[in-house]
Amino acid sequence: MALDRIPDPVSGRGLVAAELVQGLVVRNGRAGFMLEVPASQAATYAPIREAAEKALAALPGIDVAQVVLTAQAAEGATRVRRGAKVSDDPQARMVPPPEAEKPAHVRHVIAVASGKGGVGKSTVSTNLAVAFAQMGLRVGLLDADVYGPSAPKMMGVDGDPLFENEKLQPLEAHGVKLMSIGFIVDEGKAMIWRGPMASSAVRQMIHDVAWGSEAQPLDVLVVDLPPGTGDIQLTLVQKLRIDGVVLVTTPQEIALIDARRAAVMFEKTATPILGLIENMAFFADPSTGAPIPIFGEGGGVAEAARLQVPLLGRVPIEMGVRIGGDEGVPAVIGEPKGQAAQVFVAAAKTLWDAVG
Ligand SMILES: Nc1ncnc2c1ncn2[C@@H]1O[C@H](COP(=O)(O)OP(=O)(O)OP(=O)(O)O)[C@@H](O)[C@H]1O
Repeated sequence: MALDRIPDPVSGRGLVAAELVQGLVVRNGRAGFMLEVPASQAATYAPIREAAEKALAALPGIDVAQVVLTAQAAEGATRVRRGAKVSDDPQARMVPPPEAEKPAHVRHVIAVASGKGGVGKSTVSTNLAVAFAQMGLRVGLLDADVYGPSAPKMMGVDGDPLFENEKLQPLEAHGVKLMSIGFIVDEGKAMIWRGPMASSAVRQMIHDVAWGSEAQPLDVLVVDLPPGTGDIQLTLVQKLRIDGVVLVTTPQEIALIDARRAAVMFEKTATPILGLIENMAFFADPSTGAPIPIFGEGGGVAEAARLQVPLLGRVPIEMGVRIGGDEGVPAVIGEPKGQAAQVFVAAAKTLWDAVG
């Protein structure tokens, strides 16, 4: 087959014979697969990925070809490996800060972080939360982005949470329990909050909310962290016992530098990094479907390899994702057949395998 005519630079065998081709799909004029390579060799394989994509695209009947380079973390890496449970991970066994606690009746906490604002952290958080709910899990979403709470809008809910039995009752949307500072103060006012005030508001949203009950604990709480690596983020990772964090970046250099800074913060607080999501990875040409790398190419893949964490997915720029965010219907519900939605669903499954 065409792919076997491309030699693996390491073994010298064809790509298929070298077992580098994973999940090959050929459907409706589209063809694609994942080229799974060792993390340390991701850069070596970048030209191979391109050659494989061209070879697929040249096949009769194929209009669109896409090959995604995914890096396996090296043996002995300290982060969570594909298929490994957090509890198997040496980094996870490092002692978290002594004051770190889980909210009552919450089994797992997954935080979503970015170094830079506007890379799609809230879009990823909301879609992951809804994808978890679609898997039948009991899910909460804590919008801890006190400087720009966007989850209420993206989930299509507004209102005042009730205070009952000394706890705030989260609002609910698309099968997800939701709490956001946006329910409590105007978006504009939240923006001017400063360190201690913001930190105490976040602590309250973690511990004074009825996320679950003895009989019905939450399976997973997704926490949308504020962008960056300031005081509030540090307070959160110190006070909240987080099973692991998902880093969101675009392929752009500036976002990657900031993502790296965030990764260092998580390393210092012994918070395992579950993987990286490259958002706005490309835009599919409307007439040909060919990926147009608007924010650059390969950055997220290379960064996941550098950090030795799984690449959880490459989310394309899709109009439906933006509209879904504006209209309060996340893409996994509004555009479930879209490529972006499918990436979110697959990432949610990988994450649940890692922590669940
Ligand atoms: N894959 C995508 N395709 C199209 N639009 C997207 C995509 N990801 C995010 N967007 C849009 O980009 C904008 C910024 O996204 P979002 O609010 O999720 O970023 P953020 O990182 O949470 O920002 P901030 O940190 O400033 O809160 C939103 O309008 C959102 O709908």
